[in-house]
Amino acid sequence: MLIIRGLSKTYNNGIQALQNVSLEIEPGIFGLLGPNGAGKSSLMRTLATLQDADSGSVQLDGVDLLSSPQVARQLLGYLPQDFGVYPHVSAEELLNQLAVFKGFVNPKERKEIVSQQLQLVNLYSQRQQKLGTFSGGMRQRFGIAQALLGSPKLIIVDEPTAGLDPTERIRFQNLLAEISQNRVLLLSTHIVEDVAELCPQMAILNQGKIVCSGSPKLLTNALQGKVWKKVFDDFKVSNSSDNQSNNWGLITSRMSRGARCIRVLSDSQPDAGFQMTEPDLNDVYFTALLDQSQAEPVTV
Ligand SMILES: Nc1ncnc2c1ncn2[C@@H]1O[C@H](COP(=O)(O)OP(=O)(O)OP(=O)(O)O)[C@@H](O)[C@H]1O
Repeated sequence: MLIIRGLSKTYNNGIQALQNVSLEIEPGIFGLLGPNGAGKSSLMRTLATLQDADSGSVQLDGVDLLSSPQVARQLLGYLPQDFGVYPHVSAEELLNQLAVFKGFVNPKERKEIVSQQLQLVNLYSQRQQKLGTFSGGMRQRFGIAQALLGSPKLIIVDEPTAGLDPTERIRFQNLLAEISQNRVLLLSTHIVEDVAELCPQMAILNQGKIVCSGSPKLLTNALQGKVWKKVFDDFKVSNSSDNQSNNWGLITSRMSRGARCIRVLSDSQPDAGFQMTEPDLNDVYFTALLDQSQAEPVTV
């Protein structure tokens, strides 16, 4: 289990990227959602022991990761947001070299491990191909292969599906699900659907603070009976109604097939034009970001 307590980080430019972040994370995929600049990568880099926190602690199965970074690095694998590769080196060569850094000194054992990882991520037949010729999806799968070296108990994956086409995205999601058995896999993303499809547990980070955490299903159920939808055929009417919809607790206002559809949060029907609708994780996400006034994060 991964236990994060009171993690805070302020950069030299005065930006408070993390403010008293606390989370308890069980094995399986944990989704960390948040808008651009929320502090997701700052949290990922801190957990990966690549930057120091100002205060707080992180324990993985009883090991304090921040005070023993050398030990921590044996326990974790990390796929950063901008995973750079050497373009003129083959997948097999680079993975072999990274395995050396990870402490696999026996060449026979190393060759076996490298082959296993390449098979797992479905890149074995392209193992001699130069990394510079890999597609985005192949590169991300290679990133997972290197993160898995040494069978880490914690895998940190920072915004891995951005830029992947639908086929590669599904392939990558399946890979994450497969490798998350018996270990903590922390998935940082701003794609709500990735979390809805993959994660039994999640948190939303905004302006460095956890604003909500729990099971996506329970967080969504908590909005049952409170989300109302109205479709405006006339764009002008809908524009002028936006001001009014702010009074109703506007969640989203979006154009769909030439009409504007608004979703609002309300304990009762705002007016006769609204229909109650099934809440989804997007409603949870936008509601959590709107509700900055809450002193305590919502935990379900
Ligand atoms: N090395 C740094 N020095 C100073 N400020 C930083 C540094 N890294 C990040 N920040 C700032 O800290 C805040 C959080 O950034 P961070 O990259 O952690 O957010 P994020 O949620 O990962 O964003 P994105 O989704 O856009 O990648 C931002 O305001 C960012 O500008």
